[in-house]
Amino acid sequence: MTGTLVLVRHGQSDWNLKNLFTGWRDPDLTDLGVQEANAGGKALADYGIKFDIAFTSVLTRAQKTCNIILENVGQTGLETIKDEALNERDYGDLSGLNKDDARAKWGEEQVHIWRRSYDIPPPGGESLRDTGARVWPYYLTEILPRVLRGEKVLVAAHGNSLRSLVMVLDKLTKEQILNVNLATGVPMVYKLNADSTVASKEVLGDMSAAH
Ligand SMILES: O=C(O)[C@H](O)COP(=O)(O)O
Repeated sequence: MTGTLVLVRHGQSDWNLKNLFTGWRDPDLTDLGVQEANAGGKALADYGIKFDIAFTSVLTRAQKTCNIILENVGQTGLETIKDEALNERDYGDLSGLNKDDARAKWGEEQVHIWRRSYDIPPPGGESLRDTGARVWPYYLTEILPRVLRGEKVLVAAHGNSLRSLVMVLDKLTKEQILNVNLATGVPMVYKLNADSTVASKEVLGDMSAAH
């Protein structure tokens, strides 16, 4: 057994609440989002983890979630690396549009494909495969070596940047990833084997609350 990798999606953002496609836009957390980040942090404190380092994106909602979690585990100010490789999938021309308005315009099925499929990008944006093509190399070069050295690593990022990682870690097919949605503020605790495969995965919260 090596170190520990904790993945957590940011708490609810203003644009999650308003039901807007967000992508690389930069809304803040809502009050509920702050509560969710605190709940995730408390779950990690109860789990008893102390991190060696944290990673997050360059977007406010992920950075605030990261900070709130670190406060809860008593590690305010822990070294935290911010990189746009961990940003949300770029939603392209959909960014800022209401998700129900988009369904009314393009149909339920098309919007679901843009949101959840593996290789069909929204207009002007990134597919999950495109997102993975920047997240996965960053994971391999910056994050995984630390876990393999025995470190405990927090990654506070986004629904789709983390789905692209979960797809590979959990060995999910293109069909299986369609049905995966990550709940806000719920930590996933992975222990890895020395060959970087997953030894165990524990979800500290209710993933079925994902919307
Ligand atoms: O970018 C967004 O709009 C959300 O963070 C994730 O959106 P999704 O639920 O459509 O993947």
